[in-house]
Amino acid sequence: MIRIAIPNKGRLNEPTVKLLKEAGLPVSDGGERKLFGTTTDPEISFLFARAADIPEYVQDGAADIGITGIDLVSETDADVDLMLDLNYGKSNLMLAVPEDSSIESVEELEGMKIGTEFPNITKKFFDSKNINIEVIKVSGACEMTPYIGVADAIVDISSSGTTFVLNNLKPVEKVFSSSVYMIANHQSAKRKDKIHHIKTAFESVLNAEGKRYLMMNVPKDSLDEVKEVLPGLSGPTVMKVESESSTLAVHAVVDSDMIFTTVNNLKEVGARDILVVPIERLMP
Ligand SMILES: Nc1ncnc2c1ncn2[C@@H]1O[C@H](COP(=O)(O)OP(=O)(O)OP(=O)(O)O)[C@@H](O)[C@H]1O
Ligand SMILES: O=P(O)(O)OC[C@H]1O[C@H](OP(=O)(O)OP(=O)(O)O)[C@H](O)[C@@H]1O
Ligand SMILES: [Mg+2]
Repeated sequence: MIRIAIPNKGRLNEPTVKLLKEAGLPVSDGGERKLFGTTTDPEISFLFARAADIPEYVQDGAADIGITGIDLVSETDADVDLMLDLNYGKSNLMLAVPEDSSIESVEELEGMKIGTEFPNITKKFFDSKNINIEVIKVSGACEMTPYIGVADAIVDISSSGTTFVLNNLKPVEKVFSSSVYMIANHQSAKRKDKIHHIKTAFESVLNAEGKRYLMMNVPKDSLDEVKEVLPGLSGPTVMKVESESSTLAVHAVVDSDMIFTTVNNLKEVGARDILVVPIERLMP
C-alpha cells in the first residue's frame, strides 16, 4: 500500500489534483472534510493534509509520498527524499522593505527585525551572510508588519509581485526559489516498485507539457519537404495509407508554440487532413 499526502486546500490543491488525474491517478472521495481518498489503483491511497504539514508527515512515515512546496520542506527541515521537481506552484521568498526606506542591501539590515512566515529559512539566509537579525514569526499578512512597527523588513512569498506593489514594498534580494516537489519517506524511497512507477507517471505528464501531436496525410512525393518543415522532437513516424498507394500518413510531436507556423508550412508543401491533438503523457 502506498499513501500519497496531497494539499487538502489552498492554492496547491487544484493543480495537484489536476496533475494526478493526468498521471492516471484521479483522486476520488475528496472534498473538504474527508481525510483519505482513493484512486483507480487499489494499492494507492491519498491523505489530505495542509501543505505545510506534508513534509513532516512524509518524514515520519504517515505517508510514503508527499506533494508540496519545496519552501515548506526546507522550512520544516524535514528529512525526506526529493524525488522530482513538479514545476508548478512557483514562487520566490523575497526580502523586502518599505519603498521609502533607505535600505538597499541585505548588509544594512544588521541588528534589525524581520517579519516572516518562514523563520528557519530566513535565519539561515542571514546566518550564511553573518548578519545578525531578529526574526519575528507571523502566520499570515506578513506584508503589514513593517507598517505597524513590528518589523523593519519582511521575507515573504511573492509570485506576481502584486502584494508588494499594493503594500509599497520594494524587493531587496531573493532568499529562496520554490516550486512543488514530489517527496518521499526515506524507507519508502528505497523501494523500487510503485513509488518509481508514480514518479515515472508524473515525469510523463511533465514531458507532455507544451507539446501537441500532429497527424496528416502527405503525398509520397512531398515527404522530404514535409520532413523539412517539421521541427523535430522525435520522428516523424511515417506509415502507408492502405487505400491510397500514393499517400503516406505522417505523425509527429511538436512544441505547441510552433504549431501555428508548422501547420501553415505543412499545407504549403502539400500536407492534407492535418489533425492537432493534445498529449496527456509522453514516455520516452
Ligand atoms: N502566490 C503565492 N502565495 C503563496 N503561496 C504560494 C504562491 N504561489 C505558490 N505558493 C506556494 O504554495 C504553498 C503554500 O500553500 P498553502 O496552501 O500553505 O497556502 P495558501 O494557498 O496561501 O493557503 P492559506 O490560505 O493557508 O495561506 C507554498 O509552497 C508556496 O510556495
Ligand atoms: O506576489 P503575489 O502574487 O501577490 O502573491 C504573494 C502573496 O500571496 C500570499 O498571500 P496569501 O493570499 O496566501 O495570504 P497569507 O499571507 O495570509 O497566506 C503570500 O503570502 C503573499 O502575500
Ligand atoms: Mg498563504
